Amino acid sequence: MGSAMTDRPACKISPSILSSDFARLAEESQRMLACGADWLHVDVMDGHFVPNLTLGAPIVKSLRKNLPDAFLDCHLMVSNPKQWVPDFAKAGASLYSFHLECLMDDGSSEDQAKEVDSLIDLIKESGMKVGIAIKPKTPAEWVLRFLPKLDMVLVLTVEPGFGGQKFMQDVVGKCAVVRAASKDVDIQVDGGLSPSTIDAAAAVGANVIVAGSAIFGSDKPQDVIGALRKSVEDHAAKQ
Ligand SMILES: O=C(CO)[C@H](O)[C@H](O)COP(=O)(O)O
Ligand SMILES: [Fe+2]
Repeated sequence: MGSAMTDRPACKISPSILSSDFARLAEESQRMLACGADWLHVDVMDGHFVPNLTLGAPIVKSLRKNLPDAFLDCHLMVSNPKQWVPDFAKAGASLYSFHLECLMDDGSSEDQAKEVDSLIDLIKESGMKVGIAIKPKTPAEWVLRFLPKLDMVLVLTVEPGFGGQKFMQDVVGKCAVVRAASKDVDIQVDGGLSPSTIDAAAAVGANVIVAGSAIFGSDKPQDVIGALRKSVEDHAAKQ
């Protein structure tokens, strides 16, 4: 659904719980929602697709139990995204974003595109929203053929694997390519977003903003969330 004054889909701020105190996950998540967060970003890493291990479906299940109404925005940095669809659906994930690179190393391969299509269908049939994530070196053009079936495109603005990395400004232009092809799809940016980097992403059509270290590292997370939202809404109003 678009925001009141623009055609662009509504702004959503999605704090990455990767930067929270994992021993107090439910409280930290509640705190973010109370500070104005729209979604909670859940970074799932398998130690294979990326050189780090985080959490899996059992933690999502616990979060869902504690936060029955929260939108759990799950970013799957795993080598075999198909394997985890049933577990995450059962656990209560709201959105399942998988990496295109797991299934595609050639943007013109029809066989690879069929695999991607069938994974999209599986995720939707399981009752979750679906997103495709792309690493910094993956061309935005590769996702365009899938847009009619997608809820979201996730543009990584760091190499995936760790929080607290530097925002890669040269990558963010990919949002403009996706936004030119769809007014309606959610475009998420993830990695190194803060009040000082947000304008570059908001200016090219991003409307779902992930931030981990900038929000959890602040003693006024509500101000950081407010500043991110203001930038997105101001740029959307100019379109
Ligand atoms: O997907 C991710 C890393 O792979 C994280 O969501 C991302 O890095 C958020 O953390 P920060 O805002 O600190 O960069
Ligand atoms: Fe992420």
